[in-house]
Amino acid sequence: MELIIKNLTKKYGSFIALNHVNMTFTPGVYGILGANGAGKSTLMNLITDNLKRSSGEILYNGEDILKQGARYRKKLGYMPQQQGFYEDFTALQFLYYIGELKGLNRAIRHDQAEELLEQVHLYDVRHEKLKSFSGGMRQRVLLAQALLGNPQIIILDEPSAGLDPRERVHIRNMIASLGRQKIVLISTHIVSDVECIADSIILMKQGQVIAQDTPEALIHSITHHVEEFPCTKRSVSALQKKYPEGILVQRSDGLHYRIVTQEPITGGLMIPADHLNLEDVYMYYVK
Ligand SMILES: Nc1ncnc2c1ncn2[C@@H]1O[C@H](COP(=O)(O)OP(=O)(O)OP(=O)(O)O)[C@@H](O)[C@H]1O
Repeated sequence: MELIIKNLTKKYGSFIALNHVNMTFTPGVYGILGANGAGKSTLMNLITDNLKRSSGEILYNGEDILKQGARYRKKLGYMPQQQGFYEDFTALQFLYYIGELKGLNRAIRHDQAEELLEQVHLYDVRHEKLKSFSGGMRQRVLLAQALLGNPQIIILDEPSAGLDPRERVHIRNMIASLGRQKIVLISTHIVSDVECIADSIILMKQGQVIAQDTPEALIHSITHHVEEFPCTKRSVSALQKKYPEGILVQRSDGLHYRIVTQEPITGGLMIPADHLNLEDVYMYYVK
């Protein structure tokens, strides 16, 4: 199974939101990271065939998705960012309804709806109306509906927004196991959504892919660009003035001010590679 994006460009009028993007996806979890406006949603909407591209190709198993039409859309599961809900539906009714839209027969959609609500820990409240659900519960309903029909390509837009820490871990594990057999794309600007589960990270900026690799390789690539300055709560303000994008971290030996620099490090303590993380990678490439 392979999804290939070739020279994909999307213009809104004269504004280029996506600029000659190339990507290849096989089963696995892909984290697409970028600041607001980087082009992530535009990319997702082109892959889900909700938006008309300006030029380029999107090939699923060698054939353009536009030629495959409904055949392709049946292979897709899409979890959008939270939006209008069917407030008077129960969770189960909502999943039955989406299953019907996806063309699943009654028996399958009933079985899958119950099973998926169980998987996202909402089985006990399956008969309750969505209007009574919290943000995190709604998020899990949206994930469950995306998985109806056993899609091969799963597209998740900020899947863990609003989840409490326990559910976040559970959903993350669920997504990681989906990635063993399916193509899972997660679009987010929240690094923690993907840091432990992505096989590959794609960093986007102003409509272009600026880096793509495994999390390990990306972390390795910034080894000489992260440094820390030991400080106190008092002395930190001078550092904050000099490096406004740094962060304060608490270590066993006291406070440190951590910065990510484009230049090789400038006099602070170099951080060993095993203490670097994807947040640093994001700061280095995207900021
Ligand atoms: N319908 C539209 N008309 C004009 N410009 C648009 C339209 N949709 C998006 N854009 C612009 O295209 C760029 C990319 O937007 P997009 O929503 O794809 O970014 P994003 O990475 O998903 O951002 P976010 O993290 O905020 O969701 C932005 O500059 C946005 O203003």
